[in-house]
Amino acid sequence: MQTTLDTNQISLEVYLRNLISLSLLEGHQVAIWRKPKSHFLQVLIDKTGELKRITPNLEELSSGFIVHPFEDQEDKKAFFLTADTYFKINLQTTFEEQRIYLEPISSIIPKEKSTADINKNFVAENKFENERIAEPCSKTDFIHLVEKGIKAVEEGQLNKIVPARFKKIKLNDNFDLVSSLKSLIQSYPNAFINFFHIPTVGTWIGASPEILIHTKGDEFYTISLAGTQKAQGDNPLKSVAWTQKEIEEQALVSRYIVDCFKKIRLREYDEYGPKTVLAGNLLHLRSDFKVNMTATNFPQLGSVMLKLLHPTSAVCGMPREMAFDFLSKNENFDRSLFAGFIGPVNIEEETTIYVNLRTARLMQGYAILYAGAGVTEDSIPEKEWEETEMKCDIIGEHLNLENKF
Ligand SMILES: C=C(O[C@H]1C=CC=C(C(=O)O)[C@@H]1O)C(=O)O
Repeated sequence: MQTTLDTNQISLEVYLRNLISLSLLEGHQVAIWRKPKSHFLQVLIDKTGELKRITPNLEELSSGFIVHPFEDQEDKKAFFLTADTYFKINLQTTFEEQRIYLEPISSIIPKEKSTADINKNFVAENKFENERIAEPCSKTDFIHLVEKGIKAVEEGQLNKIVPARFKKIKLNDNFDLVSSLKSLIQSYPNAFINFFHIPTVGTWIGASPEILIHTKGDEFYTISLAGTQKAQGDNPLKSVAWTQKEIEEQALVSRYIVDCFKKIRLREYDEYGPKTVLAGNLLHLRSDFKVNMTATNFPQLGSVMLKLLHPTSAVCGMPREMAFDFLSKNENFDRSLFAGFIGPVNIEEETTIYVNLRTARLMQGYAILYAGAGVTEDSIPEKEWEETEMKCDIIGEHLNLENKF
């Protein structure tokens, strides 16, 4: 996507760099995102200094940004950034043309403070309370985990399982967050490009391909996304062929959604697809589901489905509880916010929550990349490893990477 960020409008980059650095220095919570196919960068700053945890009753929440880990918390709550400051940057007009609409940098930091630290590397070393930090799993260990998953499916304990892994990547001394964001925005026009920072919780950057819940007016929308292969040739969307394994893997995610509708006796929904979609340089199969919340008399469908859907069988497995137990016992790390959900709530009368995929957690001097792969009876372990490598690269390639640890 051609934006003013790639022309010589350097002032927009400088503005963003200063805004983010100072917000983080000041201990504010920040969320910045660009929705798929949009040319607006949306910026939200929570200056309350308060770590807020809320029950995700979406319809009752003020405008903000929700962040929920993969694992349900005991109290079923999510983190929530309140939109004290919210504005949009048009990536197709110059900085000068819109500067009067943007948050003045001076409002971020109290006057008496110096801005000398502005270029300091601001990524905080932060982790969840009680978080288990493990060493990255080796290729052999991951393959072993996939084999275990295949066995559990063959034995009939599970229909599908999505094992994941993480890897640590060193960041260059000159790692620059705004350059990474710019590169993601330009490279992935169909993704939800996001950055968020919650002191003591984490700093993450990502390019998610997967909507979990979208509500606007009386429309509810969700998708089932699964099956992965590398986009190849001049017209990858047309020339692609899917194997039975991938078709089945995605059908299971669709079935999972339909089962959730059934649980609440919702019968009137439209289902479209599956069709092939491009996410970065990867292809997936996607089906779309739409519900009219007024016609079906389900005004709170967004919250109800959020509770039922997460974690979907695109990131956990089927049946959900058994798949979750399998992962808790066999995946040797804490997924933290990976495969959780994130997104703007009640902003401009819309809520769009994404699965936190194709994402990296930024730490002091290094980043942690995460990826999982859908495993069924027909999975080939080596291929699942390669798939996680490709998924990690989607984000890793945009972080000015140096050598792996
Ligand atoms: C679990 C991930 O992707 C999910 C979404 C699309 C395709 C997937 C797959 O083909 O396995 C996964 O279910 C990930 O990106 O880490």
